[in-house]
Amino acid sequence: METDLRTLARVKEWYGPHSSTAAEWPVDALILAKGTTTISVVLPARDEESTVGDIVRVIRRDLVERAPLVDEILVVDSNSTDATAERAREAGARVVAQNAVLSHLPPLTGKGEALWKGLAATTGDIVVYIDADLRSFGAHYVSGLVGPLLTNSDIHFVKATYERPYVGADGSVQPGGGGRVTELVARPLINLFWPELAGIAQPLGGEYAGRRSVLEAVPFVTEYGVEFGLLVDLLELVGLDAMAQVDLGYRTHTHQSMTALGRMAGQIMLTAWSRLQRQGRVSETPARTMLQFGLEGGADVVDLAVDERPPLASLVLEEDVA
Ligand SMILES: O=c1ccn([C@@H]2O[C@H](COP(=O)(O)OP(=O)(O)O)[C@@H](O)[C@H]2O)c(=O)[nH]1
Ligand SMILES: O=C(O)[C@@H](COP(=O)(O)O)O[C@H]1O[C@H](CO)[C@@H](O)[C@H](O)[C@H]1O
Repeated sequence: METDLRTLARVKEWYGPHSSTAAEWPVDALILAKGTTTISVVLPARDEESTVGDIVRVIRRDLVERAPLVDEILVVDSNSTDATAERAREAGARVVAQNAVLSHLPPLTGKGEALWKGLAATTGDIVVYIDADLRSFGAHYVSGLVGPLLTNSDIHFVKATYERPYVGADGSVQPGGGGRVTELVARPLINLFWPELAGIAQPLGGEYAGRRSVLEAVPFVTEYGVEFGLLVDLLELVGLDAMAQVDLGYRTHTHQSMTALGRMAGQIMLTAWSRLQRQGRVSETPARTMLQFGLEGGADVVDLAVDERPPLASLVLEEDVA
């Protein structure tokens, strides 16, 4: 109990000075603070033809043409089967196919692979990750996230926080109903094993920004383990005081099914477990499959396994040596 109280005091001490809102980071002030710092926005996109174009258009209009804050917009086409790449190009993004980046390496899968390839395919000093399925995107998502990084050299990583309603297929809105895996899996795991991170309200949120030097120094877990893995690994690398969070207001996106989120939850649990093993806190190696039951009866064994890419900097070093 004593430790818990100490940790909670630590989180409370961190929360105030490291939390802000998007409105505190007006674009004109950021342009002045930017100087020669370059900024890349990376959107991982798998079958997001209906939303990716609008997001790219807003970034281009508001943060490239009207105010030169963003230097590069990259959409990572993550094995899409729809017109994601075309919609993104039409809107003005550079598009790379996930498997075409560092193609001499055997391809891995999922969102974490898309983000790591996006880091490798861009050059910005600051990298901003924005999901491509957002329905509530505004330019303040990007300006809010880069604000602390452009104005405070002690900050290396910024996570978004927001209200996350669940929007049903019929358009019904359930306030606070979104972020199901965040609330049911990620935040409990964080509070049990990494309570220093408990002040980060949306640990799985897909909008965040970091200094390239730091993002290239940590591994990227594949699939949907990437956000959880980054938080734990960055806590170890740079510490809580190098992290900040910015309230972007409101986030709506395309929701996945409970079956898909069940797999996501399993991937995040395996990611957490792998970090506990690395930290010598658990020893057993868990199974990596799960039996899932379909709505129409029947059952499938699904593979929850996540892989991970090494820190990009280590790869570049090896290649230099080679
Ligand atoms: O293999 C994948 C899975 C997801 N994504 C992208 O990552 C973001 C978040 O994924 P998703 O919407 O599936 O997760 P959710 O937000 O529902 O948790 C979206 O832009 C997806 O298109 C991706 O690039 N590759
Ligand atoms: O936060 C969550 O619980 C999940 C699911 O959100 P919803 O319950 O569909 O609003 O969404 C996030 O989780 C993924 C895994 O970390 C991220 O990759 C997504 O960007 C994020 O939307």
